Amino acid sequence: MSTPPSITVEGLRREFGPITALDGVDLALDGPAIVGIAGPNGSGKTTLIKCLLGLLGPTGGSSAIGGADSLSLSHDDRARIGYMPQHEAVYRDLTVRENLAFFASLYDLPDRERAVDRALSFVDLHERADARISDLSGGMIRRASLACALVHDPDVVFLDEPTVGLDPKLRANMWDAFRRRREAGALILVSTHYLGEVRNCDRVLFLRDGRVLAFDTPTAFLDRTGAEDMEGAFLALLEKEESA
Ligand SMILES: Nc1ncnc2c1ncn2[C@@H]1O[C@H](COP(=O)(O)OP(=O)(O)OP(=O)(O)O)[C@@H](O)[C@H]1O
Repeated sequence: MSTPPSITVEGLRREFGPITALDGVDLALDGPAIVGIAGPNGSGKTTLIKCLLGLLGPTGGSSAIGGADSLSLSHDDRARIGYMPQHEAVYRDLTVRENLAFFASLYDLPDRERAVDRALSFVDLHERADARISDLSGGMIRRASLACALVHDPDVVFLDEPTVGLDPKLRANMWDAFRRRREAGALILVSTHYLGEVRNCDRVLFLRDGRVLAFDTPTAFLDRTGAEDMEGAFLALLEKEESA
């Protein structure tokens, strides 16, 4: 895999009528790495991901992937990007394999069948490959969605709350999968509101009310705040900001 494209965000703003979802976000990322986007409900995590992907236009500022503005990503730029949305984005009346074949067909892949098999192995769904999505458990559907996001072997991957609703073992398996992608050279952005999970990330962006509260490594957060876990670190940072 080649070096993943860098991500830059400058003064990014997004308003929805009277609501300010992003309030001047600045960020520079390059990989391979796992970067957590954490923060409470409504802090702007999904809006940030959608702006980065060019699915939402900003009301101010800009963002770019590999130097290309998010709003003008070419087909080739997009072929390097994977996206797992927060809500189920697979076809329920198709099987896992058929979903993967469909997503693979959107890209100019040299060997589609191999890509589908590789994605099935990656999420350990070979045994249920020919089951319809509607017949799978919630955890299996999340894994099928992850496989669809990765079938074209992207080197920058956006995962919006991928572990929501999964049991602890499946969550641990998913984090293992993210680490394997990073080891293969990918830059992975993962949003979560399970603050305990961000301990698995190389760096964590804490958002609050659409602003960057802090951006650092988990160890640095724990050292800085003296907290025992990431939840404690986030609360300490919030308190510090409020008292300032
Ligand atoms: N299409 C929209 N129309 C109006 N308001 C929106 C829209 N999308 C997001 N918002 C608002 O923008 C703010 C940020 O929402 P966003 O979904 O980005 O937060 P989040 O951190 O991803 O939340 P969650 O953890 O609940 O998924 C919220 O106040 C939300 O209500």
